Amino acid sequence: MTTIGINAVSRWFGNVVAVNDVTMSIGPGVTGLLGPNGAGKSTLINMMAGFLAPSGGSVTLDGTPIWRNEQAYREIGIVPERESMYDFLTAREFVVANAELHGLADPGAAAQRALATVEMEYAQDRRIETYSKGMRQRAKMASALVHDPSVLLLDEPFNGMDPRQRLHLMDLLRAMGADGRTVLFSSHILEEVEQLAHHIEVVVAGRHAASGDFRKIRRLMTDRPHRYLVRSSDDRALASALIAHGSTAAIELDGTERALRIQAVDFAGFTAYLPRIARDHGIRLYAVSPSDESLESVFSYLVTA
Ligand SMILES: Nc1ncnc2c1ncn2[C@@H]1O[C@H](COP(=O)(O)OP(=O)(O)OP(=O)(O)O)[C@@H](O)[C@H]1O
Repeated sequence: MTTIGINAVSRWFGNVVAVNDVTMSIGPGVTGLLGPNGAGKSTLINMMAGFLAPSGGSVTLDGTPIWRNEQAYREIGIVPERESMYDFLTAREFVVANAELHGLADPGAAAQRALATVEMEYAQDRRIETYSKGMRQRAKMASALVHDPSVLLLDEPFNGMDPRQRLHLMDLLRAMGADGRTVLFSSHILEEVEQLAHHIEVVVAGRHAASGDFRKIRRLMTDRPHRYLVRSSDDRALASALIAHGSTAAIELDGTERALRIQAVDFAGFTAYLPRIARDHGIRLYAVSPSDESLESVFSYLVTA
């Protein structure tokens, strides 16, 4: 049972604050680290892996600081985001080299075990440069697992994978979590995290925005005020019917777009009552599109919630 503690951690690069006073605790099982691009996920993962020192606060493994702690490195495996690998090596050579760096007694056997875990034995003697993105990801994974770590950190592991590879990796991570390992993966895609992790940590612009059960946080995200662009057969009549209904926060007639800009109070309510109101007033709906669905806006809502 291994727990990573992130205690009032900040990290800055020059005058860029990448991580700002974050406190969280990552225990056994699978945890999703969710946040838009540039939120600070990689910086956090690099500090958990012992690649980067925090500028303030401490990152610990079962209470002991990770930075410059050789013992902690033996417990941690990391699958970094970057693509570059030693492409001229075969996967087997690459994984064996990592086993040797860890000083394992039998690097060959350890590499074989790790390559079998990720089902890469069939291609282990081919050079990495001939691999697909998913195969490269699995080679990186084998290298991260070669010393049988109790913590596995993965930075955007699903990037560029096709659906089949994605499912395969998800199964593998689930199995590792069920096995009692502490598995943390980062992603900027909500659905990806939803499929794999019950527990999530959300970071936005370097700050810790939310923590806990995925469903609860998802509800927070979907219950936030939503903005829509709506086109109909009679925008004015629809606007007045919506105002009379009383559950719409704001409506604007957009002359140039020839549409209504509507701010709804909640997502589920609006999508239920809009078609009803239109039907009751004999108005036809031509288009209903969310106008603030960027992840950035969803996450920003969480930060101010
Ligand atoms: N070595 C560095 N030097 C300068 N700025 C950096 C460095 N590493 C990260 N940053 C900055 O810190 C912020 C957080 O970056 P980070 O890579 O941790 O975010 P991220 O959530 O992993 O994003 P992405 O999903 O795009 O990789 C960004 O503004 C980034 O430009």
